[in-house]
Parts: sequence; C-alpha cells; structure tokens
Amino acid sequence: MARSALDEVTDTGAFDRSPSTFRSSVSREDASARFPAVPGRYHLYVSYACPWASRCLAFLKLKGLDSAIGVTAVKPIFERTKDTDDHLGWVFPATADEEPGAEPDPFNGAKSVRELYEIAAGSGPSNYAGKPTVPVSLDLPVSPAHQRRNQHNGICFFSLSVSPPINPMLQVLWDKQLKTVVNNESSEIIRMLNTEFNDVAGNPGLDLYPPHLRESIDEINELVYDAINNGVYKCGFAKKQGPYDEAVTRLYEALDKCEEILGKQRYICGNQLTEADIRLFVTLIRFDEVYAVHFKCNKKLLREYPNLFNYTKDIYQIPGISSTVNMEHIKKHYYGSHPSINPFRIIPAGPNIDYSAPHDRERFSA
Ligand SMILES: N[C@@H](CCC(=O)N[C@@H](CS)C(=O)NCC(=O)O)C(=O)O
Repeated sequence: MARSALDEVTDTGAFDRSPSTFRSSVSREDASARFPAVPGRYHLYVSYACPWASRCLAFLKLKGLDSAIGVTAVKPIFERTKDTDDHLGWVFPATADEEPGAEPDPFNGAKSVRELYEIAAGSGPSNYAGKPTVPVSLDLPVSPAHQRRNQHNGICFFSLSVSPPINPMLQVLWDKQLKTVVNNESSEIIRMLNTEFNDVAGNPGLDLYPPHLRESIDEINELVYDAINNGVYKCGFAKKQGPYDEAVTRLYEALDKCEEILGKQRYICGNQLTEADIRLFVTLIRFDEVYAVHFKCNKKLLREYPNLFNYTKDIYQIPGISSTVNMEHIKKHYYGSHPSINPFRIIPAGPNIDYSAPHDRERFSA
C-alpha cells in the first residue's frame, strides 16, 4: 500500500525522510529535450498546507509565471485515497465549491495525488507504492493510450503515495502532454522556475540563485533544510525522546544562528532576496501557528525572536507572497491529518498573527 511521511520512522524512533522519486528537468535551451520549456504545457499540483509546495508557489509568483504554468491545489486534510486500502493522502475535491482554495483535477479527473502518480507510472490503478507527495513532476514512460488521453498542455507539480511502499508527495510538476510527472522535488522545481521559463516569465530578470551568492546560498540551504525545514518534522514525528531531543536542540541552534545573521542584514544571504529566504520563510510562517504546538517546537516562539519575526513579515509582504499562504489550509492539514499526534483533530484557536503588520527591516539598505 502507499506510504506516508508518518511511516518514515526508523527503529530508533527518528523521522527519516525518503528522497523524492521523479527528478527530470525542463529545458529552456533544448527544444528537442523530453521536457522543453513550452508555456501552457506544464501544471503544478500543490497543497497550500505544504511548505515544500509553497516554495514552488512563491517562485511562480515572484517570477511572474502564473499564466505560463497553471496550479491546482488539493484539499488540506488527508483522506482515504482508495476504497480498497487504508492509505491516507492528498485528495482533490469533487467540485470547486467543496473546499475553498482547492479544486478538482482539471486534466485527469483524478480523485487523489496517488492516482496521478499511478497515471504517471503508466501502470494503471493501484501499482504505485511510494509516498505521493507534493509538489511533483513525473518522468516515467507512458503508454500510447495514456498519451492519447493526455493531449492537454500543462505542467503539474505534486507528490503522492501508492501501493507498496511509495509515498505520493504533493508538489508535482506535471507534463500535460506526456501525462507524466516531470519532477516532485521542490528544491529542483524552484531552480527550473528560476531560469528555464525566462522566455515566458513576467519577471525574467529576477535571479534568486545568482552566481555570486551561490556558495553562501548552498551553505545556508544545508543548515536550514536539515535543522529547520526538515528539523521541525524530525521533532514532530519522533517516536522516542532521544531523537526528539536531538532534533529540537539542532533546530534552536539553527534558529539562533539565523536570528544573529538577520540582526546584521535584511536577508539571510545579504541584502538581496534569494531562494534561501523563500526556503526559510515557508517554515517560519508555519512556526507559531502549527509547529510550536503540533510538532512540540515550543522552546521559543518565532515572535520571541525579533529579527526572525520581522523578517517573516518582510517576506510575507513582498508582492505575491501572501497569496501563497493559506493559513486555514495550513492549520486544517497539520492538526487534521496526523491522527497519531492529534487524534481528535482539534484545531487550536490561536495565535492568529498578523504578518501584514509593520516591520523594521527597511533599516537595512539594499
Ligand atoms: N523533499 C520533498 C518533500 C515533499 C513532501 O514531503 N511533501 C509532503 C507534503 S508537506 C507530502 O506530500 N507528503 C505526503 C504524505 O506524507 O503522504 C520536496 O521538497 O519536494
């Protein structure tokens, strides 16, 4: 049966995230490539709840790619993906009215992200045994029958999980033409969005991974991914005290370090916005509303860190970014989708922070 992140805990009780499955690239330079950068061909499947998918959404907005790449968001709470097994995962609403912010799958009529992975695998229903995650882009051979059924143009980013152990993650970059996932690894999808669609981007001049800052971005990404982005999951999904203690110590060491850096400069790699800021932001914006409670990251709250808190408001207020933050989906998802952590699915009332409130970050010159 398909797996989910809650199954990714080792015998030591530590959360151990499995790598993304679909790792192809869209190419701007090579029109004969399997995935040329054609506007309208690709579609991004996301969840507004998911920090990884939200990175992709932020890039789509910042680069002005909304009209070149469509987006479909799933429902926030995991549901049964099939009647025939107990897998819980990302599902689409049956109608556009069912869940504000979520929409039915416009191209495949899929009920779940798991089903998208199965289509991409060209293997028909119930053969995908990974974790169906979002975002995703698939790169598997598809049968002629699948190709005939998939003459739409567009990309989807999603992730899902099918049977036996596949984890259908959500952030999926989907190729409407070949009806397959191009890629479901958000760190790679954002790099493609940064450069490969510049011929059709509204903001082609924005480079969020500029050559002169790459070393510093790579270094920060490594720290932030392991200790913060994935670190909060390691705290929340730990099944023994030791792995939790280790993860929470590393998390707060990394947050302290970021707090110190942000006391000297506007952004995490200098006075210029880069992908490292987007990658840090997606976790910070969920911190006090979700991770502090649901994942036991309560040693200190984000709003007790003056620089990190104002920095989060600063990024949130960049045009386009607030539209990628759907706090209702975020809270519904985490509190409602992990029954072993929150069995009664009660959503805490607070703290309802206003991230559009004033901040003090303009004091750093660009
Ligand atoms: N490394 C992946 C992680 C993606 C991921 O884990 N996505 C989660 C949503 S936050 C997912 O879809 N999980 C599906 C599940 O647990 O069943 C990326 O950055 O793209």
